[in-house]
Amino acid sequence: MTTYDIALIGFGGVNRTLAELIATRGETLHTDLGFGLRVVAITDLRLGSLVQPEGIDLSIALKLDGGSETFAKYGGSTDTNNESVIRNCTADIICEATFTNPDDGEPAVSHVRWALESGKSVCTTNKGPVALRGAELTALAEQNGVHFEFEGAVMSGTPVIRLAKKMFEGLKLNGFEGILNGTSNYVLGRMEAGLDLDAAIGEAQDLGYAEANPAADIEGYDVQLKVLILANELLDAGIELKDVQRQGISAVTPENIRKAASEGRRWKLVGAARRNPDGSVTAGVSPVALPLDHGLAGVSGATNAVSFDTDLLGAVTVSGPGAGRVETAYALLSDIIAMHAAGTGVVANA
Ligand SMILES: NC(=O)c1ccc[n+]([C@@H]2O[C@H](COP(=O)([O-])OP(=O)(O)OC[C@H]3O[C@@H](n4cnc5c(N)ncnc54)[C@H](O)[C@@H]3O)[C@@H](O)[C@H]2O)c1
Ligand SMILES: N[C@@H](CCO)C(=O)O
Repeated sequence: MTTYDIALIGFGGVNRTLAELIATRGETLHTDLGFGLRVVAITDLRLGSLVQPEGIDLSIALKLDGGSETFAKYGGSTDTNNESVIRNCTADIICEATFTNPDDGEPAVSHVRWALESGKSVCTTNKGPVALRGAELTALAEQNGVHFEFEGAVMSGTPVIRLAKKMFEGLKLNGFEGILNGTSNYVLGRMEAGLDLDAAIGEAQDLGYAEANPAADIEGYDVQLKVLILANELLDAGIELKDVQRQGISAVTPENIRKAASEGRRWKLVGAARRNPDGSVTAGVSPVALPLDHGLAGVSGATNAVSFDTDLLGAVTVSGPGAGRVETAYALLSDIIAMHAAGTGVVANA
């Protein structure tokens, strides 16, 4: 039986849910996918670190919820020891799901770099390393003959990046526009239903959609990173964060929302990029009061959608969950499935 040993860096909503999936569906995964998964290391700011090459008992790890107990009680450490764990543990694959840092991507950029340098493949849902250091880390993965996969960085588990790369071959992509943040879309919907901004954000936090600092969602930083990822990965734009104009939804008032509704419009936070006639790419994120018959106006809750403008097919739209713990844990699983299918660069235990 092929078994991939994995390390979970960050043990919050997403990686904890991946651990739950492994604990509850391990056998099915093996039957359905042809490989098993074994967690050999976990690190988290609140829990410290635990490394057990023979496999961690996930029922114990999942009981730790950030209270007073740490991994030290189970033979681990109160420190994360991220560099040492990532470089020296026996994992084949590092699953990076720590906080997204929209300024410089750290410390996740270092986590990914340490893993790739030590010959381990990486899957991540963290937007920072992908948006801000994507090209460099992809090159590092290639140099080391391993994988760097990041489907969950945009639209959680809904296939967008791999789908477009694999299925749009032969098409010319002129641009895209989409709803790329589950929290702000959920919040706008709840405000339309009469909630105030803070109460709506609180609900999105409880549902596991929001960033650790929800201002990243509300002020458009999260969409800015996602637009940057899609523009560089799919349009080969070669742009930087400063090239993506950003405006969030904090200035959209209940009065704006009522007025738009009376005019047959609905506020949405729209991220977009377009190729100009000279080949350059213009990209940005801003709130827009869309007419109700616009394709994105009916996308509600934490659902996201992105519409690609192609030369031969016209608009091709992908819609699905944009956030959520289970949906995003699935993205990591889909990355591992892609690595397994590619066959090279990830060496499992026989
Ligand atoms: N939740 C979603 O819907 C979703 C969707 C797509 C992408 N993401 C991204 O996935 C990542 C994880 O999301 P989440 O919802 O699990 O967040 P979370 O806040 O629930 O968990 C993050 C965990 O990482 C830990 N952590 C932070 N810095 C660390 C460090 N240096 N070393 C070790 N542990 C560290 C924290 O203690 C926390 O437990 C984030 O980058 C987020 O942007 C989340
Ligand atoms: N906070 C993000 C998570 C997914 O990247 C959102 O609400 O869309």
